[in-house]
Amino acid sequence: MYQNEVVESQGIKIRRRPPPLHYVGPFEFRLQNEGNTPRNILEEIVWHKDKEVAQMKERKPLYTLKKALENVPPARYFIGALRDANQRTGLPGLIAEVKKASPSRGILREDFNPVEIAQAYEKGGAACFSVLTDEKYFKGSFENLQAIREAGVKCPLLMKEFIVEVWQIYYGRSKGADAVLLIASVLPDLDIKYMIKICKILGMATLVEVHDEREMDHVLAIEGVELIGINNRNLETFEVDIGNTKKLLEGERGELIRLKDILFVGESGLFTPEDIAIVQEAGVKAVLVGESLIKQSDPGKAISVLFGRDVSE
Ligand SMILES: O=C(O)c1ccccc1NCC(=O)[C@H](O)[C@H](O)COP(=O)(O)O
Repeated sequence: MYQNEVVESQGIKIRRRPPPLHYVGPFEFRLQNEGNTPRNILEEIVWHKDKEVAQMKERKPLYTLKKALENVPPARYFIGALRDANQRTGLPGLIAEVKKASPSRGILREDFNPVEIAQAYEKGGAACFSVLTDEKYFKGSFENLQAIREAGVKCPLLMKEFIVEVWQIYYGRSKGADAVLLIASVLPDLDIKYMIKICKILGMATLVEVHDEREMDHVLAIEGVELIGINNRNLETFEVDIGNTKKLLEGERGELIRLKDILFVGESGLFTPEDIAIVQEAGVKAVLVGESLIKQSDPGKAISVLFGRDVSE
C-alpha cells in the first residue's frame, strides 16, 4: 500500500514529511498547506524528528548500537512496577514526568535538575518515570535519561520521545530506557506491531498512546499490546479534557476491553485527587502526570497532594 492509502485506511492524522520538492527553475514553487508545511505542532515535531533521526543514525549506525547493548544492564519491568503500585496503594500507579518545558505550556520549571527531581519523585511514591528526551520542543535530552538511570533510582524509565523509526528504540535502550512511547496518530498499525516485537526482544515495554475512539479500536486490534495510554490532551490543538479517558473506556468498547489483560494509563491534565478519582473510576490502573508535579517546589511532596494521601509506603 502507498503511504497515503495506509494513512487514509487507518485514520492516521499525522502525515509524514513529503519528499523534497521537484526543483524546476530559479524558484521553488511552494504552496502553503498543500502538503509541504506541517498542519499542527505534532506534525511539525514528527517532521523535525525524521531529519534529526537521519542525522543521529549516521553518527551511530544500528550495528554499533546493538554492540553497545551487550554492556547495558537489562531493562526493568515497567508494567510490573505499575501493577505493584496499584495493588499496594489501591490508587493508580504513578508515572511521574521529568519535563522542563512543553509546546503548550512553555517553561514549566527554571531550576531543572533531572536527577534531583527523579529522586524526589521516587521518595514521594512514584512507580515509574517518564523522561522527555526531545531537545527542541521539550528541552529534554538523552543525557537526562542516562543521568537518572545512573543515579541509582529504582523506578523503571519511559523514554518520552516521538518515535518514527526502530533505530530510536535501540538508542533509547542503550541510554537506559525500559519502555518507549508509540503514538497511534503517528505510526501505522504495522509499524506499531513491529516495534512492539522489537521492544519485547529488548525486554522493554511499549506504552501505545491514543486520543480518540478510532485510534483506540486500531490499537486494540494489534497483537501484543499490553499498555495503552489515553491522552486527555489533543496534541494537535492542545485542548485538555479529562473526560476523554472515560469516553474511550465506556460502553461496548469498555466491556470488550475489560476482557483483555491490558493496563490503561490516564495521561495529561491531572491536578487534584478528584481528577485522579475520575480517571480511576473510568478504569485506569496508572496515570502519567507532568505539569501538576513538576511545577511544585518539592515535586515529591506534590505526589501526596495529587493523590490526597501519602502513597510512598
Ligand atoms: O504537552 C504538550 O504541549 C505536547 C505537545 C505536543 C506533543 C506532546 C505534548 N505533550 C505530551 C503529553 O501529553 C504530556 O507531557 C503528558 O501526558 C503529561 O501531561 P501533563 O500532566 O498535563 O503535563
